[in-house]
Amino acid sequence: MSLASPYDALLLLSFGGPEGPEDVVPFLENVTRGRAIPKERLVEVGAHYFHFGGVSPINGQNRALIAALERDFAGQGLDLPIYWGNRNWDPYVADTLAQMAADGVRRAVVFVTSAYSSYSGCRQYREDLAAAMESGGAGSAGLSLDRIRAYYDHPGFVEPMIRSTVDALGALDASVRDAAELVFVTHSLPLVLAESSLYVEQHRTVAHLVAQGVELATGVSGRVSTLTYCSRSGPPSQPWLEPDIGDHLCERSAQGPAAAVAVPIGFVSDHMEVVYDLDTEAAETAAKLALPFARAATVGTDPQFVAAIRDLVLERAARARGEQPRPKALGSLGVMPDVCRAGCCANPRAHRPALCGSD
Ligand SMILES: CC1=C(CCC(=O)O)c2cc3nc(cc4[nH]c(cc5[nH]c(cc1n2)c(C)c5CCC(=O)O)c(CCC(=O)O)c4C)C(CCC(=O)O)=C3C
Ligand SMILES: [Fe+2]
Repeated sequence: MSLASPYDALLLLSFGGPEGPEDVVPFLENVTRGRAIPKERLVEVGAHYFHFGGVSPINGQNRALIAALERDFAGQGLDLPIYWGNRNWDPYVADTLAQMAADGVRRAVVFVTSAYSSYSGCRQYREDLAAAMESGGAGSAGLSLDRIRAYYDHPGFVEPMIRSTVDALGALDASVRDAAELVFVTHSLPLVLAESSLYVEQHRTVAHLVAQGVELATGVSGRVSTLTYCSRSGPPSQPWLEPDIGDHLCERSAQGPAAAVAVPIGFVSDHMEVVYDLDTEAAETAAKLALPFARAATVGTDPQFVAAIRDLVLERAARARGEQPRPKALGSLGVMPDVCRAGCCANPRAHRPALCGSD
C-alpha cells in the first residue's frame, strides 16, 4: 500500500502569473473579472509586471517547488505523481483536472500555495475546484479531491522564516542590528473579507512565533515588531487592512528603531508583491528615509518547507484512512479543519459552489 493511500496524486493549486509582456493584460483581466478594481490600480499593477519584462516570478517558483517535492518524495519512497493547476493562468486548473481524470487519477489531495485562511486564499480556491470539475468534465469522470488544511502554523513553514529573519538581521550593519524593527508583511484585504476569516489572527500568531524565535536565536529582547500590509487595491471608499508597509515606514517617529527588516510572512515564495512592493517600493522608501533596510527570504523551496508539504500530505492521507495523526502545529488557535465549516472565508458579495467545505 502506498504511504499516501487513499490518494493517487497531489495537485498543487496556485494563483498563476504572466510569462511575457503579451500575457499581462489578459492575466489581469482574468484576476479582476467581476471585481470592483479601479482602472488606475490596474494600470499601476500592470506596470509592476512590465517592470519585470511582463514575467511574474510565481510560475517559475511553482515549477521549482514541484521539482523539489518530486526529489523529496522519491528520496522518501513516496510514490505520488504531482500535478499543477492555476486560477488565473496556464496551466489552468480545469485543464489539469481533465488531464488527471484522463490519466486515471481517482482521488487526489490538493495543496494550495496560500498558508492562511481568507476568501482569496481558501474559499476562492475551493470555488475554482468546483468550477473546474464542472467545466473540464473531471467531476463526471469520477475524480474526487480533498484539500490540505491551512498550514500557517506548521513548524516547517514558521521555522525557515525564523532563520531567514535572523539572516536578514545579519545583513544589517552591526551598529543598528540589535535595534532593528521586525516589519511583518502580508497581502491586504477588504475588511469585510478579513472579518469572515481568521486571516488577521493567524498572521498575528505567525508574527509572534517568528519574533519569539528570533529573540531566542539572537538573545535580543524587547525588539519592536509590527504587522503591516501591502498590495491594497479596490476603490478608496472601501476599507482595507492597514497600515500599509510604506506608510508605516514613513510614519515611524524619528526616535523609532534605527533599522527595519521586512518579513513577508504572508507569501510562500517571492511573488510580485514581494519583489515589487517590498524589494522595489519599500526599499526605496527606506532609502529616502535613510533607514537601513533588509528583507527576509520567503520559504520558497527551503528543504524544511518541502518536507512540511510531504508531512501535510501524509497527515491528510492518514485522516482520510480514518486514523488520528497528531498534526504538527504551533500557536494556540487550533488546527484548521480539513473540511471547511459552513460560512468559512465567505465573500458576502458572491455565493458560488465550493468543494472541500460543508456549505
Ligand atoms: C489574500 C490574497 C493573496 C494571498 C493568498 C493567495 O496566495 O492566494 C493574494 C495572492 C496573490 N495576488 C496576486 C496578484 C493579484 N491580486 C490582485 C487582487 C487582489 N488580491 C487579493 C488578495 C490576495 N491575493 C484581493 C482581495 C484582491 C482584490 C481583488 C479580488 O478580490 O480578487 C490583483 C489585481 C490587481 C490588484 O488589485 O492588485 C493581482 C494582479 C498574486 C500573483 C503575484 C505574482 O504574480 O507573483 C498572488 C499570489
Ligand atoms: Fe492578490
